[in-house]
Amino acid sequence: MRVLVIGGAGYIGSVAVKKLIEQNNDVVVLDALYTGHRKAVNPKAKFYQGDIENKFLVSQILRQEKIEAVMHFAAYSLVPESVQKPLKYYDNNVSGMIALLEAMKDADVKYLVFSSSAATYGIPKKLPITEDSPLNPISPYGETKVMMEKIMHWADKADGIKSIALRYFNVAGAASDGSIGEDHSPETHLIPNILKSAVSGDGKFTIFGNDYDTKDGTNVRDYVQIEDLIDAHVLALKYLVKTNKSDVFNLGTAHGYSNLEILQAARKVTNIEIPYTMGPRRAGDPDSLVADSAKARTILGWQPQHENAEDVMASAWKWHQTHPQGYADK
Ligand SMILES: O=c1ccn([C@@H]2O[C@H](COP(=O)(O)OP(=O)(O)O[C@H]3O[C@H](CO)[C@@H](O)[C@H](O)[C@H]3O)[C@@H](O)[C@H]2O)c(=O)[nH]1
Repeated sequence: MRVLVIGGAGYIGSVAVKKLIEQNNDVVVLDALYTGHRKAVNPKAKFYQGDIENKFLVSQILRQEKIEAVMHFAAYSLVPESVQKPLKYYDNNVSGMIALLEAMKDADVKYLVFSSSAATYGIPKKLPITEDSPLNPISPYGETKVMMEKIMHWADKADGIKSIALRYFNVAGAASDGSIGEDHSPETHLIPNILKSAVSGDGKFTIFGNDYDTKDGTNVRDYVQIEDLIDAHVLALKYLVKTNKSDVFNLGTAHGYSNLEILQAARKVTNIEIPYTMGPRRAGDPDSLVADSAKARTILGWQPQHENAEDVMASAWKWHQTHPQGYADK
């Protein structure tokens, strides 16, 4: 297929580009390069620099490149930043989705695979979380993802644009050939922050809160390895084209690990005694997010290969050891 990957130079998008190319798709990337990850642009994909909100540019690319399907990875995704800068999130995420769907309508492109989030559920009433659990986000970020899903729903009804929303739990790890890893700026994610501290030995790692209603008081999350996550995207695209039906799937492993358990896994994998400070809670963090991913496994035939935290950690550690400064090194 001819696929446009928007946000294809980001952490998750660049792994999608790599996998789509490996599976003989023709891939075009559109990325604003706000993160400066020019080195993550795959040389085998045709590249356009630009913003998803530029619907004229998007529409032109869709027509010119005869695109058949779009994967959208171009939303802002940091929970704490969204609490501090909500307007930035509503503007980029919601306006970006509207512009993209308008461009797709204009260019008559019918298929969209979208990165949604477990942050749409807010504080779940029961675990693990199924796709029909109520959507009650507690951060502006989570709320933008709910709004984006709703916009997709109505664009399907009115314009026949079929979409799959993949609600990610916590994505982590690196590409198995060591080419792509996690490097945000500023870095706010748990596993990269632990491993950066392991590499630098700065002793500055902090856990945000130990007074949550969880097994050890720290937040519980479900860590899905990035290549497993992208396998689900490829399966979702095939399913969408085959069934011509919009749908939503959780992507997680169904195993929940507390922040302290993740630190333990890092200590075991790295063999480094990573010191930490126990800090106050961070705004926008639900106690526990653990996926029921039976729907993706049954309907899409998804089989994540990394089922435990140490596997995911080992994949992340390989990249952090070889890229102590992230993408700035190479
Ligand atoms: O230095 C750090 C960084 C994070 N945490 C904690 O680690 C947990 C995980 O945080 P983080 O890695 O920032 O991920 P989340 O905030 O859970 O959000 C991720 O996972 C969500 C789904 O669960 C996605 O929607 C988001 O896009 C993605 O950033 C939370 O309890 C944080 O408070 C720390 O204790 N110390």
